[in-house]
Amino acid sequence: MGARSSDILCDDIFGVSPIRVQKSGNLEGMHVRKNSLRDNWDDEHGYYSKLYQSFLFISLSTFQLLLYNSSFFAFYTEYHLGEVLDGHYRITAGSGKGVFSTVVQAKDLKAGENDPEVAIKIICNEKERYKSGKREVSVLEKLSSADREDKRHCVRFISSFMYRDHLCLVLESLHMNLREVIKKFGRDIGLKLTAVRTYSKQLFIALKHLKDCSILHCDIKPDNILVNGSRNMLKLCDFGSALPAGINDITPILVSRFYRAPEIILGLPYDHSLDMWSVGCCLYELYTGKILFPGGTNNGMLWLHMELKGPFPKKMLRKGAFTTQHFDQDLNFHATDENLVKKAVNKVCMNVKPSGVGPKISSFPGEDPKMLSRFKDLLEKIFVLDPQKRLTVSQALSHPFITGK
Ligand SMILES: Nc1ncnc2c1ncn2[C@@H]1O[C@H](COP(=O)(O)OP(=O)(O)OP(=O)(O)O)[C@@H](O)[C@H]1O
Repeated sequence: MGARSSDILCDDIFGVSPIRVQKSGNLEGMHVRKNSLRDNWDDEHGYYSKLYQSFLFISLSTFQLLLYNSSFFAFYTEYHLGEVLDGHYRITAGSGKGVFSTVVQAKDLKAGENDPEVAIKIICNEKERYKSGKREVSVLEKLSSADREDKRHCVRFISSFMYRDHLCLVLESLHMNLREVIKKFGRDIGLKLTAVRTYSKQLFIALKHLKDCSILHCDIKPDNILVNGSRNMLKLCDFGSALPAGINDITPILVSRFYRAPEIILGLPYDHSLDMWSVGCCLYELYTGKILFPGGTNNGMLWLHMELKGPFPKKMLRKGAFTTQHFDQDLNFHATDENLVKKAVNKVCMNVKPSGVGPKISSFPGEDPKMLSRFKDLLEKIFVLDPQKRLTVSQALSHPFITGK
């Protein structure tokens, strides 16, 4: 049906060629990623670190156990396998953990002959999270109702209910997220280009759907892209940060940092092109197994953007609400990021020579050179610093890397 069967692919294309494993055998990227990801979660602007979260979880669970004797649905959710939620869904397994939610697999006891497997996102019991959970429900409803045939690669919304003061979202059940896919099947050095191409096309279809529905996802990253069991079909998930297009509340912390477009960091108006930037970062990561912009701060991110693409257009800098945090009055970059200062990156560095994406992408024996050069061209056009000149989703869908023509 629709997206589920539109790209029947042999399993092999989602593997990694043995030659690539040999070539990059030191797994250097794996080390970088582990450190960098922890850093990304523990954002300077208020995300909880996993450690803090676990500590809170343990303390609060114990506290609640003492308080309510048998209660286990604390601020951070714990669940029992076999527990039936809302008299309707029996929990069969854990599935994932976000910063403010727990996702479990469950069996729909009223499904009859239909597929009984669902995923339930249990939002943590806190006022702000409840509100953002309700917003996520309305975004999911809009996306699902505008895609009756299930062809647009956004996770299907089934229903929602309250359970012990927790908002629970019932979603179609998928298999694993792309971060896990890269780790398991790309062995930290990336996936085959044919697989990246299939995933690219599906991600662009999802972006097109978002555009048609006037929604900005605002948190696209490998963790928020799920694949089915045979890994030939992906879907965008986690619409908890999504915004209606055109709202434009300027904030420097929208989108997870590594995937954050420069216009967000500079405080410029933003639109659908911010999601295109994040998708570009994901595609690079899928092919190389490495994070393209692992900046420790927004200032570090801007430096990495300029290393890749050269100086920002002055016109763009002049309009940014946060430009003065990163540039002096002559619009020369001012490095404040600890790592840049340690590395003695010049305070004034407008002459930075861009490397471009091409040299960062190795060609591997067995990859079609024409397809690879088209992939590089696609990324180069996505990573345009000026959001108004960045590749649009319609241009992406008709790019030769996607169409093969
Ligand atoms: N429909 C689903 N099927 C299977 N697994 C899922 C599903 N939805 C989410 N997950 C798993 O749970 C994880 C967390 O989900 P999600 O990103 O929606 O939660 P979150 O609390 O909004 O996350 P965060 O705020 O940390 O980005 C995902 O990365 C994925 O591994």
